[in-house]
Amino acid sequence: MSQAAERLRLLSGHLDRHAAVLRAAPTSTQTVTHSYPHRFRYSLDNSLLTPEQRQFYEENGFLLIKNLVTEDDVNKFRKAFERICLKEVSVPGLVVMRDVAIAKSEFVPDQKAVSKIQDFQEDPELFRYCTLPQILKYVECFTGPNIMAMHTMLINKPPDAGKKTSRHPMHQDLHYFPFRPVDRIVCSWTAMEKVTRQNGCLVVLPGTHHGTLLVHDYPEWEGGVNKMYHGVRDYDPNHPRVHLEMEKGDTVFFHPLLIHGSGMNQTEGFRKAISCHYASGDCYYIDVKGTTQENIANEVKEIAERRFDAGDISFQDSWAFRGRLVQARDPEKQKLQRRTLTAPKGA
Ligand SMILES: CCCCCCCCCCCCCC(=O)SCCNC(=O)CCNC(=O)[C@H](O)C(C)(C)COP(=O)(O)OP(=O)(O)OC[C@H]1O[C@@H](n2cnc3c(N)ncnc32)[C@H](O)[C@@H]1OP(=O)(O)O
Ligand SMILES: Nc1ncnc2c1ncn2[C@@H]1O[C@H](COP(=O)(O)OP(=O)(O)OP(=O)(O)O)[C@@H](O)[C@H]1O
Ligand SMILES: O=C(O)CCC(=O)C(=O)O
Ligand SMILES: [Fe+2]
Ligand SMILES: [Mg+2]
Repeated sequence: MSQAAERLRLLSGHLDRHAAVLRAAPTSTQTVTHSYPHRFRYSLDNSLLTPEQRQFYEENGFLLIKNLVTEDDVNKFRKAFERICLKEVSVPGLVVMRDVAIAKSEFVPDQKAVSKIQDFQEDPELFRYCTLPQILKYVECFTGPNIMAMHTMLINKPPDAGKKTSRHPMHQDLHYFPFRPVDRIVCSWTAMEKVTRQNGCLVVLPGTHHGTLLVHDYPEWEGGVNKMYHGVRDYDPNHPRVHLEMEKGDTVFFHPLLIHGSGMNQTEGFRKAISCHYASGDCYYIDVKGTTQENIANEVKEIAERRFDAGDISFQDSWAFRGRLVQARDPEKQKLQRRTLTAPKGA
């Protein structure tokens, strides 16, 4: 067995112990229909949301819940992040990103230069965020009772280095996801400190989740753009924008088609937030070939193959590695089926 094949085998064996992943796509996704009660499309019947909250999500594509994560938990997540930055712990599969402006400068003040970590599913303390009961209660209103944590991030938006690279262009998260149905996916994003327009809070275009997935590409920004920070090519610049200013522990849940971004961090501090994208365990993978997602699929594939030194990792596989089951109505009866891994070249 080649070295690459062996790595992939170890990796998938490792993951077998952890969780099931989304089912493979039905052969024809066209034939899959999902019917929703006429009035509600984006949320499921539940006893948690008030009628006003449910209606708000249906209309706007996001819902802000104040003070959902305790100060104590947020402090623990900050500590866990700090230990990763200080290299006191090393977490398998973790991706550490530096801001493009800082990465290219000569002076890199070590731990301070980290702008984002992704894929912390193997860090027990940080991953605890994705399993917090008070978060899952809300998530269930959108995904249903079988819940996969598909993507994890801790964003440490740096003070802008003067090139506006700390901005995150307006985008729809669905651009990155080869699974559906879209309405059974939701993001939770928790402020780890007070976030304001000044330090680059989230900016959303309410109601844009009613639209379709738009073409995304790198924005033409003079100061440079961070790797994979694609933005929506054309969105209505006159669409009303809402700046989501939040207190530490406040959490916003939002739909993967909601157009959002974040502005420059014009303060001296690093603006921190922790987030997880959840999907129903009943979701399935789709092939994005020939769709607007092909550009990001190729980038992810390239990075994944480099990272694992493996020959052929599909876009879907790169997601199957990361997904973790966090809640199931009846785990024993879960039919979640591992997606078959593509055999690496030369295996
Ligand atoms: C499994 C794979 C992951 C898939 C992720 C799915 C995303 C899903 C998201 C879901 C929704 C969320 C939406 C989202 O969040 S989208 C954002 C998600 N972004 C990523 O996942 C990026 C992951 N990062 C990496 O792969 C590496 O850190 C990169 C490749 C960026 C650097 O690699 P490495 O650390 O090894 O660096 P190096 O020292 O060898 O430098 C190599 C070159 O790269 C330059 N450089 C350095 N930093 C950056 C930067 N930030 N932007 C641009 N370029 C950068 C550097 O100057 C040098 O250039 P040059 O001097 O040669 O010209
Ligand atoms: N030229 C641009 N093209 C595309 N998106 C942009 C552009 N400028 C800003 N954005 C995006 O708009 C959102 C808000 O960013 P920005 O930092 O400009 O905040 P702002 O709301 O305009 O506040 P301020 O007036 O304080 O600058 C972010 O998602 C940012 O990435
Ligand atoms: O700046 C932020 O925290 C938002 C980032 C974001 O939307 C994303 O990574 O998908
Ligand atoms: Fe996003
Ligand atoms: Mg502006």
